[in-house]
Amino acid sequence: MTDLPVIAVAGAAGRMGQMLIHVIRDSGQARLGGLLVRPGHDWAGRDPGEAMGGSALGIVASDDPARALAGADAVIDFTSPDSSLEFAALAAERGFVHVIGTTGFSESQLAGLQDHAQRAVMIRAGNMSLGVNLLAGLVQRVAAALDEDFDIEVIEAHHNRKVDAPSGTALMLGEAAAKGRGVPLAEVSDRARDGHTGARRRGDIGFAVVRGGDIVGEHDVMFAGKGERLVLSHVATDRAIFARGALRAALWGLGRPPGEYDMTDVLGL
Ligand SMILES: NC(=O)C1=CN([C@@H]2O[C@H](COP(=O)(O)OP(=O)(O)OC[C@H]3O[C@@H](n4cnc5c(N)ncnc54)[C@H](OP(=O)(O)O)[C@@H]3O)[C@@H](O)[C@H]2O)C=CC1
Ligand SMILES: O=C(O)C1=N[C@H](C(=O)O)C[C@H](O)C1
Repeated sequence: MTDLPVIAVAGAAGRMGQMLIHVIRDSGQARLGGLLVRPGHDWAGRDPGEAMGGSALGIVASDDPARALAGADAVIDFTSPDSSLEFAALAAERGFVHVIGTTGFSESQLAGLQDHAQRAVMIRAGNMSLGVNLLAGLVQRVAAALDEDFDIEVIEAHHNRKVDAPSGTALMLGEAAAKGRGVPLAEVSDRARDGHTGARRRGDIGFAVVRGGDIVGEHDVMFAGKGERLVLSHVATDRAIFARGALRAALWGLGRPPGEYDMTDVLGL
């Protein structure tokens, strides 16, 4: 028990944080370490087991990153872009493996993460599930096989509490499609359609966003041609798929050289 790696959870009170607590505890592969919550959160200074509807965890949550993450071999972080950047700096200083599931980073925040990853193992993916990472490979292959007579559209749907759009997964799938086509996504991405937009530009990769209810995460990549459409889809029905992927990433990262990795590295895809 004691020689199991210690994994801390940043954003422990969130939807993914609570799922991670269950998945890590039940895994038998790691020991749940610190639980970091947002400054001033009412879990700070308390064992959150009962608040989660179960028995005590034997761990007191903290809103102090230095304290909550002390002694962790790896930290799994599903929080917000600003917070993940802060924890990446701490990972670079302390040397823990940093698994980042957070989405919605700006280009300058991504550059900041890249900088910190020179000094620690950072594994980041807009989607930690096996299915979506396999889907990205398929999207790349199909995009490479079909020419621009096929319009590519990425359609995503999520719950009504999601704060970023398009989703990290949609952007990942858009990147895969652009890679298949051999073009930078930034040059062909069409993310804003409203009003008199004019006709679709040939070769663009479009994004459409749905928000509602408790949808866990659904993604379609449509290749729309003349007389036929090909649609590749992934539907998540349980957040445990992301948490299991993140735990697998944390364990994979232990002992690796510093650098930025993603789930294709972890899954060997
Ligand atoms: N890569 C993947 O596979 C997946 C990625 N995600 C991404 O993960 C992120 C979180 O998603 P989700 O769990 O649904 O969101 P939630 O809002 O439910 O959880 C985020 C948690 O982080 C907390 N938090 C924010 N800032 C800090 C901080 N500085 N220190 C400690 N805790 C902090 C929030 O606290 P409070 O609410 O009190 O502010 C909240 O409890 C999103 O970016 C989402 O897109 C989600 C699922 C899968
Ligand atoms: O916020 C979410 O919930 C999810 N976020 C990720 C994303 O932005 O793609 C992954 C998953 O779809 C759930």
